[in-house]
Amino acid sequence: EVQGLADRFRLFLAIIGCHYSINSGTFKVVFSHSALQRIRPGVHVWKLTKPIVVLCGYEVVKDALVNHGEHFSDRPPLPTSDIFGKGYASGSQCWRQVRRFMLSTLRSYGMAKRPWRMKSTIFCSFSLGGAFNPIYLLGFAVYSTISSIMFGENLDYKDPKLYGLIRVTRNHNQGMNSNLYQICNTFPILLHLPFVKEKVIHPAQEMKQIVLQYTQKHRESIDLNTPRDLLDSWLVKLKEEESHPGSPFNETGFIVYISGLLGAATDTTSSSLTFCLLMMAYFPEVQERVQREIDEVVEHERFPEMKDRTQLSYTNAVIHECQRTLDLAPIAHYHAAVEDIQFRGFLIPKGTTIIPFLTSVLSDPAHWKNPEDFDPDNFLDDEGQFKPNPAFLPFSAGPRSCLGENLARMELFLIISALLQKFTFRKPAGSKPIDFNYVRNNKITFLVSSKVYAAPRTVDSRRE
Ligand code: HEM
Repeated sequence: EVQGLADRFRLFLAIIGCHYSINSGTFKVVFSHSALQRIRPGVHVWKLTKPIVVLCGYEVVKDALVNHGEHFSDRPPLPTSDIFGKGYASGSQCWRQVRRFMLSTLRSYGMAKRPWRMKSTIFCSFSLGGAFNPIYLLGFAVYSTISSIMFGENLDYKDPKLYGLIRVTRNHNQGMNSNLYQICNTFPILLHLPFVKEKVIHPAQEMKQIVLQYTQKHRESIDLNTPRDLLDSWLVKLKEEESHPGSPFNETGFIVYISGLLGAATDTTSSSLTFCLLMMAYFPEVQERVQREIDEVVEHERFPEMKDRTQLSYTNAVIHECQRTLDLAPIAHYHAAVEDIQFRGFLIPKGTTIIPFLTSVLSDPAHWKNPEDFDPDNFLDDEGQFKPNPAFLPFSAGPRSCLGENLARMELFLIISALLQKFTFRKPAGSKPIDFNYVRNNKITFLVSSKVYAAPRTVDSRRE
């Protein structure tokens, strides 16, 4: 009910011209989920106080973000973030340089380059017995991975430092989605009120403190010729660029980018992992087939690795279908037109906010057989081999698509396949069958409040 009230409030804000308050909840108040899926593919112009363009259906979203990607690659200004300097998500034109740099450093230090091990403590925690919500344990795995890539730290799941990182990042992410932020983005004058400004900037300040602490430590031990992690690479870049005025690689920019990356990389992935495990508990026959496949392909003494993915077609299809059903970022991030552009019969003025409605792509009936159902066959050909589907765009598409897509896909594959190799997940006795309509409309509640049992798989149970 509280969520419903918040969604209605956001709709009210949207009607009075507060387009920052539009989120999937706002769409939900106006249309039911099934009505949402029937929204005609095309370009929809919402004339609130300022027109907003909503792109619907695979063909249109792809046309805008890929074929006309450069024209729609800007971001609208975001006053609450811009307090800290033009960041990665705001309309600053430096994004291209920073993005290229981030992608190459992620490649250098990402999971593909660091041997990644499922830490034994997470397995012990899964084995404790009793029904539990896996989002916290999976959060440890994700935060520990990103902290190793960014800060070179291999934090154990019991390390208080990891808890600190999780608390601060979650507060930061929750703040960004709060109603207060939306109101301030619409009426930035409110940011001149000291108590409002303090409330808005507090979570980002905490994040900044953590990044500054890591930076201080790195500066004390860095060898500029052999950077050890993503933060070291930034410090090397800052040194190289210090004589270039106007470079985006400066002291203020770097804190914003590092904090933004931390925020973007964590709860997105842990929510997706949690959803996969919950689906396995609700669809035991799918889980069984995944486990059979893993047992056939991967020797039981080792965990599945990326090289196994081509042989684990069904497992791969199931993970894709979980992501499609979860539809984690229904309206991606807002884009903005870089210049006046003629697009599909509309003249879209420079600066217009563009919303790529990813839900309409992930459930576009022209591309999915039964968009409303959970069906891994959506990603399998007649021989049972994995078959990519072009309308699978949970990470969006084009020059501003998700920067961490490869890392997130690796995490999903490695963690889910390792967990299913070692455990069977079951829903608590007496749970009702899953109601997708409820799940779609109450994703957060479903993710944080559903429970599962994890039964360890023995070698014998694997042979059965
Ligand atoms: C399952 C996990 C994830 C999902 C579903 C997801 C989804 C998305 C989506 C839909 C966007 C908006 C793209 C657009 O505006 O068109 C985005 C942007 C972004 N994501 Fe992710 N993401 C995930 C994980 C990650 C990870 C692991 C990282 C970092 C390592 C990351 C970093 C970013 C960044 C930096 C942006 C902004 C890109 C830009 O403005 O150019 N994301 N993500």
